[in-house]
Amino acid sequence: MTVQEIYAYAPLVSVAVLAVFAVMASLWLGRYIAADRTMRASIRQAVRVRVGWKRLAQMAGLSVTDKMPTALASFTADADKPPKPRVRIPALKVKPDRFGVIVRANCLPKVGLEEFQKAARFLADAWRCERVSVQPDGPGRVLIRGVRVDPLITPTEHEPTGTEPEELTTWHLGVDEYAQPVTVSLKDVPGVTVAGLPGYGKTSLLNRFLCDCAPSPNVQFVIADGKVSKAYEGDYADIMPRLFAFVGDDLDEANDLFKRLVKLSRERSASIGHVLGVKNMWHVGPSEKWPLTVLIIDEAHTYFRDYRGSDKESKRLAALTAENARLVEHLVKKGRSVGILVILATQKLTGDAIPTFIRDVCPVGLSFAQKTAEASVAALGEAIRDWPDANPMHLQDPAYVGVASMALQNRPGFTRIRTPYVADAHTAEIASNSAHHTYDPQTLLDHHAGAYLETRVDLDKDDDIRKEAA
Ligand SMILES: Nc1ncnc2c1ncn2[C@@H]1O[C@H](COP(=O)(O)OP(=O)(O)OP(=O)(O)O)[C@@H](O)[C@H]1O
Repeated sequence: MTVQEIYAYAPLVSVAVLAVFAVMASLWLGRYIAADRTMRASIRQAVRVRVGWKRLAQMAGLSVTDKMPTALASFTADADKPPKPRVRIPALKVKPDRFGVIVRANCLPKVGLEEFQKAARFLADAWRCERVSVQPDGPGRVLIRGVRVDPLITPTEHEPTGTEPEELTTWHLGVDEYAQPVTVSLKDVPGVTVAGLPGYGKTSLLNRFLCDCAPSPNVQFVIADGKVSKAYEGDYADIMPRLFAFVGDDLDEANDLFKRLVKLSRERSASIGHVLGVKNMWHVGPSEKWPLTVLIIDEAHTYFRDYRGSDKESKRLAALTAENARLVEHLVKKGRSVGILVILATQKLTGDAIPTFIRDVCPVGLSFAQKTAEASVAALGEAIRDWPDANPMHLQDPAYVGVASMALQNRPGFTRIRTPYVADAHTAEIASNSAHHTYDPQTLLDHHAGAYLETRVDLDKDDDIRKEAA
C-alpha cells in the first residue's frame, strides 16, 4: 500500500473513530438520563475525579518524575536540548455507584499502597467525599473507595429473592461504612450473639437471615421468643410456617424445647458417623436429611433470669432457668459439629442477662446501639475499647437504627454495618412459599438413624445433662 493510498483512507478512519465516540457518548448520556438523582451526582463526581486527577495526583504527592527519556524522545530530541523529565501519575479507572465512586489505580515506584493511604484524607476533601478508604487490589494495584453519601445513615431495604441461597452458611449482613458488602461465615460456628437497645434492629437482622435461608431445604429453624406468649403476637408471626417449633416466654415450655434439642444433639452425635460417614457435619455440609438446625433465642435473658425469693415458685423458676442455661450451654458447646447453631439476641450481654459461660463461647457477636461502655464490652469483648469509632455506644441516634458493630472475622478490628430492613409482607410470602421444606430434624434423624440408635447406642451412659438436671 502506497502513502497516497493510506491518505485516501484517512477520512474513512476518522469517520469510523468519530462514530465510535458518538456511540459511546450517547450510551453514556442515556445512562446519565436514565439514572436517578443520587446516581447522577455520582456520575458527575466520577467525571470530576477523572478530569482533575492529573493535577490532583501531583499535588497529593502521588506522582513520580521519570528522568529517563523514552526511546522515541531520545530519538527525536535536539542534540543541544536534552529531553524534559516526565511526570508520571497512576492510571485510574473510575466507576460511580449510589454512594460515590470506586476507583482502581495502579501503583508506581515510590507510589504504593502506603502513599495512597496517607493521601486518603486529602483525596476525600478533593473529591468531596465523607470518607475514602484505600485497600490493596492485587499486585501493583489499589482500590480506592470514596463515599459521598454515608452508607451508615442511608436506610436500605432488602427484598428476599425466594430462591435457594448459593451458600447457605454465608450470612449477608449488609454494607460497611464504605458500602462494601459484609458477610459472616457460619461454617463451624456454634453460636452468634446479637445485642442492642430495643428498637434498633435486632429482629430485623434475624428476619433477613430467616428469609434468605428459608428457601433451602437444608436448614430448619426453631425460635424461642421471650417477648411474647404466643407466636401470633410477636415479631416472628409471619415466619411461623417455616419454623418446626416455637415457644414464647413460658419457662416450662422453653425448658422442654431446650431438652428436646439437647436430645437431638446427643443423638446426632451418636449417629453422625453412621449416617454421614464423618465426625463433623461441616466436612460434608448441611443436607436435607441432616439440615443445619438453627435455634434463635430472642430476648434471651427471659430464659436465664435469676429468680430470687424463698417461696416455692421462685425456687422452682430459679432451678428452671439454671437448667435452661446448662442446656443452652450444651447446645453451644457441643452442637457445632453436629450442625446445630444457636443465635442469642438480647438487649444487654452482661453476665446478669446471659450467663458468661454461654456468651463467651459464641465466636460471632454483633451489637446495635448500646447505652454504656460496660454493655459494649460485654457485647463485643474488651478489644472494642481500642476501636472507639466502632463502639456501639456512638450508635445511639435514630439515624443509626439498623446499624450494628461487629468484630471482623479474619483480621483484627471492628466494622460498622448498615443492615437492611425486610418488610413483613416479604417475610410472610417467603414463609408460605417455603413451608413445604419444614421438618422437625428429630423426625428426620429418627428416619435415618432410629434403628441404629435403638440397637447400637446407649444414650443413658454418661448422661451428664440428666445427672445435672436430677
Ligand atoms: N435495618 C433497618 N433499617 C431501617 N429501619 C429499621 C431497621 N431495622 C429495624 N428498623 C425499624 O426499627 C423498628 C424496630 O426494629 P426491631 O424490632 O428489629 O428492633 P429490635 O432491636 O428487635 O427491638 P426489640 O428489642 O424491642 O425487639 C422496626 O419496626 C423498623 O421500623
